[in-house]
Amino acid sequence: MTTMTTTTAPTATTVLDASGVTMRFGGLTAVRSVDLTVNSGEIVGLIGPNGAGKTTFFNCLTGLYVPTEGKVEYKGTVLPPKPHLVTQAGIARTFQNIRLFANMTVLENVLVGRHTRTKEGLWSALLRLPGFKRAEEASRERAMELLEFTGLAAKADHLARNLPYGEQRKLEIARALASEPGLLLLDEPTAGMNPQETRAAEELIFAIRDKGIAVLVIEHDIRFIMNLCDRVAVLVQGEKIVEGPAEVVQADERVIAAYLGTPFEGAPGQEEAAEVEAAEAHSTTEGDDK
Ligand SMILES: Nc1ncnc2c1ncn2[C@@H]1O[C@H](COP(=O)(O)OP(=O)(O)OP(=O)(O)O)[C@@H](O)[C@H]1O
Repeated sequence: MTTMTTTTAPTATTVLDASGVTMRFGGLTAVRSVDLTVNSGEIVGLIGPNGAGKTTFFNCLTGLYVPTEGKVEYKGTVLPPKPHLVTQAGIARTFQNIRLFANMTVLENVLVGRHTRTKEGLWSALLRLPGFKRAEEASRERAMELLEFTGLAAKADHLARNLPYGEQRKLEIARALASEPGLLLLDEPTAGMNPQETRAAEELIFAIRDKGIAVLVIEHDIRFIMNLCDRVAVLVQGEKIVEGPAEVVQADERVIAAYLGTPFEGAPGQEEAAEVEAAEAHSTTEGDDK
């Protein structure tokens, strides 16, 4: 007897398609014509030195900012520039600085994250109609599943503020997952973590990807990002200078230069820097003449 195994090649669909995204604050261009796609089944990293425009770009994706130019599509539909509508569409995020409800329990924090997925209205909630009770029960069940998944179930009744730092970050992720996203945006998920917590975060992100949720992650920890991501994009002074598999990006001299602070050919702002240097040299020479 022969055993037939059919393997279906994964068909990568584009989950996020950001094109030509520019964000200006007055005279400052924080993000300059950035294109980025994230496909289903992918973990994509976004790196860059401080002030490169990473969080601003995230804010453009999630409706916190309306980009000055450009377009953001989620699964082929242009996103409305309102955070709650973006969440409803299927994009969830965590923030650089933890934003939990400190005096609510771990479970309650996750339940808050479910509000975009519960259909029961205000009256139903106030009058505690049967539909509301059923929805509430289903929400609690789902929230507990997510706490199991993130390893926090045993602490469901603890106040969020009493969790150790690494677990607070996990809880943020559990809360983001509660909106049942197709794409999860993580803004520096390992900031402030010790090496064990960082390793646990890495495993959790792989597990999230394995559940079919695409991930876009901003991180300063280069080793973490290179280990984690299928693809990495590098922002420098608001521009995407390189994008590719981790090993390619890691070896790119423009990326090395951006991190080590050495100017490189074609770097944004290089021309201006050269002009300043020339002007300085000129004024020094003039000074020498006197
Ligand atoms: N709301 C705002 N108004 C004016 N300027 C802003 C605003 N938000 C960000 N910027 C500026 O835009 C640039 C990019 O900032 P952003 O926070 O996006 O960088 P980043 O890459 O996330 O930095 P970091 O890694 O330090 O978090 C910076 O020069 C910052 O000062």
